[in-house]
Amino acid sequence: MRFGVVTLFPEWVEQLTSVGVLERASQNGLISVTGFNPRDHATDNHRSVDDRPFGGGPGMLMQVDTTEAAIIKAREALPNAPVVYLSPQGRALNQPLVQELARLPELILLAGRYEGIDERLVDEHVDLEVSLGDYVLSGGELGAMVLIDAVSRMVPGVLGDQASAEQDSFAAHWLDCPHFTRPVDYRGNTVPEVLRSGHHGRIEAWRLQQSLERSWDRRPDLFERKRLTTTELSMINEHLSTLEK
Ligand SMILES: COc1ccccc1CNc1ccc(C(N)=O)cn1
Repeated sequence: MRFGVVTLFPEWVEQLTSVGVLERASQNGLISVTGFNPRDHATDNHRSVDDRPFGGGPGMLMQVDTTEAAIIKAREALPNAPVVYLSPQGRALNQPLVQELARLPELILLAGRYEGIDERLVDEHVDLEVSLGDYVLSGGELGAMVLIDAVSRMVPGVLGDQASAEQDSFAAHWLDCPHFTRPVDYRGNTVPEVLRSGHHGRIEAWRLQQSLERSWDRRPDLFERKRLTTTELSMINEHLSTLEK
């Protein structure tokens, strides 16, 4: 999967493929990240890339012509890519949207700086606005990098063990279960017996039970729009009966 990022800091976002899982994926040709810098299209001798907002008010906006020139360059390089604009006004990024985006062969991410971009550029070039959450950052680059990481994990072959992509808790909608590794006894706290039983059926059931209990205790909102299986229902009822005691 090919990612294009329109950003004033291309060297920063291109660092994504120099560490860890994404480095290997990039070396294996499974993903690529290319920056497109509006500053490369600046013509004035100050190479300015921002401009003043009509109507006054604090802050600047990204300049229309240099930003659009970079978007056009990105669209020429990635002709089949939808353009995703990272902004606090966007659709909340979640695992279902990540999985939707992972089906694309290429994607262009527009990382705004300052107070964002001119609305006419959004109307002309943006296919989807996406928000990481309800907070304001200095730019869209961190959002672009988070999105690239989450989407890349869904690209076949990027994660050594494809099962771990599916098992990721949000891939299965619930919060993740607790995890344990050596030593068996850590400061008097031991690993739950079931995980060392070698009984995979019981281990899987224990993990689902733990995920459900954590989800119930920490994120009850996850139960609002989810239909539970009979197994999940009985596990939650068991948990509730222990809470009521
Ligand atoms: C004032 O900044 C902007 C205003 C408008 C657009 C982009 C920016 C760049 N900053 C961003 C970007 C995304 C998110 C998010 N929540 O996804 C947070 N901040």
